Amino acid sequence: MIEILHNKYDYNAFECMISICIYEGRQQADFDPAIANSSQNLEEVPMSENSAPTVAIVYHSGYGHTEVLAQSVLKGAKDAGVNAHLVKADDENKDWDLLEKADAIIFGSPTYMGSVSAQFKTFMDESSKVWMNQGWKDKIAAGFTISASQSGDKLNTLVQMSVFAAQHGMVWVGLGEMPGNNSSEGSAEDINRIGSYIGMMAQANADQGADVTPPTADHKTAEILGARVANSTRRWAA
Ligand SMILES: Cc1cc2nc3c(=O)[nH]c(=O)nc-3n(C[C@H](O)[C@H](O)[C@H](O)COP(=O)(O)O)c2cc1C
Repeated sequence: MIEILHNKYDYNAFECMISICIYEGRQQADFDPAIANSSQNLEEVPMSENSAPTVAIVYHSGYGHTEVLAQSVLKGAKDAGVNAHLVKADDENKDWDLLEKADAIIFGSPTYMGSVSAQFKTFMDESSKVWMNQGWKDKIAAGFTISASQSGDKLNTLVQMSVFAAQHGMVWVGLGEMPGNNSSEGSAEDINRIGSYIGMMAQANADQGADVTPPTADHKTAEILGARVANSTRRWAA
């Protein structure tokens, strides 16, 4: 496996290596992001920063939990070798130009009352001006959400985002991970511990701040989403 890793041109082998780590035991400890996302390996890939695809992560966060997740998605994407940027959905001066030029847009919102937050929905409605001309058509799209309950109706939030992406003519990419924490040998340390396919789900205890929760497993899963979108976009844009 080490030999595979050192084959710096083989992205498929690189992704395969991550998958093998995850499937063997499904424990977070088995997934070594220091190796899997090593920018040292990726820096050797013959690709200039400017020619790499661009991924934008548009998110809203009321109390910081979605924001720290967005940072993990950003890390995963950057470590996978693309240009990546955070955009606050509720920023009145947000960079619509960046979104227009991006090859992929990842949507992030907390689940509030079983759906995206009002601020994120405002962003969705604002984007109708882009929708008129299908300005985001054929860009890659993906989504992540967080809530206090294990379910908390997070699925509805991700479905909302995927329908939104479809209206824009975007190409939706799911998480691409088998569910964790669903067997006698599983644990809350597992990657994809909430067991979502359509996008990335995280859970944050309602009585703790974003410096404590969501737990590390969710941050690692968020990194995987960022890397998956980065690698999918690279293939799509080729
Ligand atoms: C207005 C509001 C509505 C919420 N609705 C839900 C919900 O439907 N399901 C759930 O599990 N948690 C719900 N929560 C908890 C949040 O999803 C959770 O605290 C999340 O981590 C907040 O993310 P943020 O810090 O990025 O705003 C709600 C919180 C607020 C403030």
